[in-house]
Amino acid sequence: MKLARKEHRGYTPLYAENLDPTSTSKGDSKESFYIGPLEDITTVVDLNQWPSEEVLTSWRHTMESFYRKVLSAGKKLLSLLALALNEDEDFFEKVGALDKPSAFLRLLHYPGELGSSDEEIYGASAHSDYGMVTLLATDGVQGLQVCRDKFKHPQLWEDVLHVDGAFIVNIGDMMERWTNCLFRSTLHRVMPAGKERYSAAFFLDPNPDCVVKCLESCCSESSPPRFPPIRSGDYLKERLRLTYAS
Ligand SMILES: O=C(O)CCC(=O)C(=O)O
Ligand SMILES: [Fe+2]
Repeated sequence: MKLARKEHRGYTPLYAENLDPTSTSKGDSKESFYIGPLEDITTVVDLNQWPSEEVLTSWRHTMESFYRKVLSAGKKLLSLLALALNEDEDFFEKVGALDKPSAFLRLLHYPGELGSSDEEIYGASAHSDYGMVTLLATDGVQGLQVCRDKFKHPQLWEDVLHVDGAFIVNIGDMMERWTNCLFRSTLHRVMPAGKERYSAAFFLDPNPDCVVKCLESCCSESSPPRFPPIRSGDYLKERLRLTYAS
C-alpha cells in the first residue's frame, strides 16, 4: 500500500499491531492512519503522507484543521491538569513538553465482521496510552471498555458510554510517571462490537527532548519517585517498538 506507515505516519493494516505486547494473538483487528506534527520537529520536510487531492479532495485541509483544533483543546486541558497538581498553569510549557509536542492524530477503523477464529481477537487489546493525555472521539458504536483498577485481579471491565459531541480523555503513562501515580494512566481496550466502528484518537505527547521527571509536589521522603527520569523520545520509541514487534 502506497501510504504504508513510515516515520510513524500513514497507514497501518489489520493485525499490524498488538497493543498488549504480552498477548500472543495475531494482532488487533483494526486498521488506521497516522498524521503527525504538522510543522515537523526535526526537518523542514513534511513527513506526513497525504492522499492525492484528486482522490480525496479537501481531506488534507479537513485533517489539518481538526488536528490544530484538538491540539489547542489538549493544551488547555493540560493547563487545567497543571493547576490541579498545584503547578503553574503553564507548567507543561515551561518544562518544554509543549514546544513542538509529539502529537499524533490516529484515524481508526474496526471492521464489523471478523470471520471465524479460535483465538480471542480484540479491536484493540488492553493497554494504556503512552503519553500525557489522549483525546478520543468515537462514532458512538460501543466497544470501548475501561478497567478502573488495573492492578486488581480478575480485572473488571466496564463499557464507556458515548456522549455526543464530547471527547473521552485518557491519562497516559508519561503523565503517570510525572505524577508518581497520583494520576493513573487508564487501562482500556476495544472489544469487537459485531458492527463497523470508527474513532479518532489524538495522542498529545511531549517534545521528544522533554525529560519526564517526578513532580516535586508528587513525591516526599515517605513517597519517593517510583520511576527514574526519562527522555520522552526514548520512552516512546521503546513503547512503539514493543507494540509493532511481531
Ligand atoms: O478506538 C478507540 O475507541 C480506542 C483506540 C485506542 O485506545 C488507541 O488507539 O490507543
Ligand atoms: Fe488507547
